[in-house]
Amino acid sequence: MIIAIDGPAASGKGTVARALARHYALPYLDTGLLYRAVAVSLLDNQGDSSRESDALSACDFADSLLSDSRLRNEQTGKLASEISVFPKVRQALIKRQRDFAAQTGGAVLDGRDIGTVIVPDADVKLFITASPEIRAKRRYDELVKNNPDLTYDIILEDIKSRDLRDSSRKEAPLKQAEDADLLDSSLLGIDMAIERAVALVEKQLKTVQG
Ligand SMILES: Nc1ncnc2c1ncn2[C@@H]1O[C@H](COP(=O)(O)OP(=O)(O)OP(=O)(O)O)[C@@H](O)[C@H]1O
Ligand SMILES: Nc1ccn([C@@H]2O[C@H](COP(=O)(O)O)[C@@H](O)[C@H]2O)c(=O)n1
Repeated sequence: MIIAIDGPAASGKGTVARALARHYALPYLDTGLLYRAVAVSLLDNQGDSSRESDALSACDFADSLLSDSRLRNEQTGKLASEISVFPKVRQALIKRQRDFAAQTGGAVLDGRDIGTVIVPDADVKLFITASPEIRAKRRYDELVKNNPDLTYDIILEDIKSRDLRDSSRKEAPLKQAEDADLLDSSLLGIDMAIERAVALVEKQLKTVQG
């Protein structure tokens, strides 16, 4: 079974995707990490983020970069969003994501274009969202422990500009697939959001199995 989960930054899609992966004993891939790794690799190469050719060279990163702590910070998220507009960068990362999805038994993947581009024939598709203000609060609470200079307003601004860039780009924009169920977690705690997600997966599986 392949479960495709999409949604905007800090919507809680990773939290739900990890829980579904545990629930159904499936491997999980956070595809945002791949774009974040390209961003950090670009910085390490002293590349120019406005040049597609520099960003493409940065796609050739070592797997060990995926566990680099720099991937988690907000500047990296912003740079990842900037380089993810380049068609050649998206193309360079497709095979890795599709190979992961195609493994025996299936997988859970989350990102921006999983249900629309990477695995459009996924068995289950969810689009997870929450208001920008709620997402900013959650991300602020998560990051402020390691970065006391961070402010809620900076995070909210970043989230809004990332939403706009991710959903308005030409190549594989962030959008809900027509056959995805919407899960708005704005007013849900983590446990309730996971419970709703499991219910939606079960509903979609019943529809597929007739
Ligand atoms: N329903 C929820 N209620 C409260 N907090 C939540 C909820 N879902 C997730 N969170 C928290 O919000 C933060 C962002 O969640 P998460 O990392 O799952 O989002 P994401 O969509 O995968 O983010 P990104 O793709 O931008 O990395 C985390 O600190 C997580 O613990
Ligand atoms: N399938 C995807 C996943 C991510 N992106 C871009 O990467 C940025 C960082 O992603 P996070 O999920 O870690 O926040 C994101 O803002 C997207 O621009 C993507 O394009 N496609």
